[in-house]
Amino acid sequence: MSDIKQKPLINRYQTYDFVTRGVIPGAIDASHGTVLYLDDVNVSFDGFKALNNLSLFIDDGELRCLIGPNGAGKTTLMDVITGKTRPDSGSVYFGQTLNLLEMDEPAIAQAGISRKFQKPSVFDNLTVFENLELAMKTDKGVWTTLFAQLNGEQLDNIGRVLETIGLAELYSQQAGVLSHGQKQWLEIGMLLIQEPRVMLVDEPVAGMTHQEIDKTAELLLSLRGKHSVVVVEHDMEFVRSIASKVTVLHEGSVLMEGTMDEVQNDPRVIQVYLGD
Ligand SMILES: Nc1ncnc2c1ncn2[C@@H]1O[C@H](COP(=O)(O)OP(=O)(O)OP(=O)(O)O)[C@@H](O)[C@H]1O
Repeated sequence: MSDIKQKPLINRYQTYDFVTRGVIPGAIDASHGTVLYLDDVNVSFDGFKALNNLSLFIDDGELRCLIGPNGAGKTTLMDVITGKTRPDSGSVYFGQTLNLLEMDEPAIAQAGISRKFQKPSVFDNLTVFENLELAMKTDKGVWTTLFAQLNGEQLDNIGRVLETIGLAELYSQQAGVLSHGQKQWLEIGMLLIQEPRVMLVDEPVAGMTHQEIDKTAELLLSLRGKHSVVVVEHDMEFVRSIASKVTVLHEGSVLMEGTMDEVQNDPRVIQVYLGD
């Protein structure tokens, strides 16, 4: 057993530890600048092509926006990256060496790819601090976690995340009394506390006030360089405020990529998405 722990089983998996079922920290190879590679990915549901020869590359540390009309394949794409949906063909790599198609959902999450769904799912009866504490140690039960002593480093981590999400002053508030926007930031914090390399964020500003939208833009922009963040969003004003690069999906393929100005002035994009 200890032998296995020390030696990677096969070269191809050298970043993956089968004993802990996790990736050795820092072992994602993004030395070429790309952290996620999707190449020629196809997904069919009963003959309907939800993803159609889709290729997409996400740079290490970039903030990318993904837009497209309803049914374009945005959710399916997220499902493929996180292991929820298996493509019929194509390849999906995390860094240069980690084949995500050979890993299950928990292993992919543990390897450093986190996902935030549209609706916040914080624990209303716990405080802001306790929600973060719980998210830090997902492998333990609620009560074990809340009664275990935090060490200095863990406390520092929670403090840093509280500052990043702008909830430091509300750390002892019950999450149930937070506004919708604050709950969304807390949930982003619950991802951040696990130090993901890649974060997939689904419609973060739906239902937010203008002020909350502005603060969310600031928060996501502050993550650049530290995490790669892929944001799926329909709110074009918000996308403009955060995006340096926008990918437009249409009928399961990438229609175009570019700056928001390039995208908004592209006749194909105007026809399929922005026209009305
Ligand atoms: N499990 C499934 N079974 C059958 N069809 C599905 C399934 N999941 C998605 N689809 C279909 O695949 C297509 C792509 O759906 P997907 O949810 O990925 O689009 P989307 O871009 O996320 O749309 P929206 O903006 O409305 O969320 C849609 O036509 C959808 O009906």
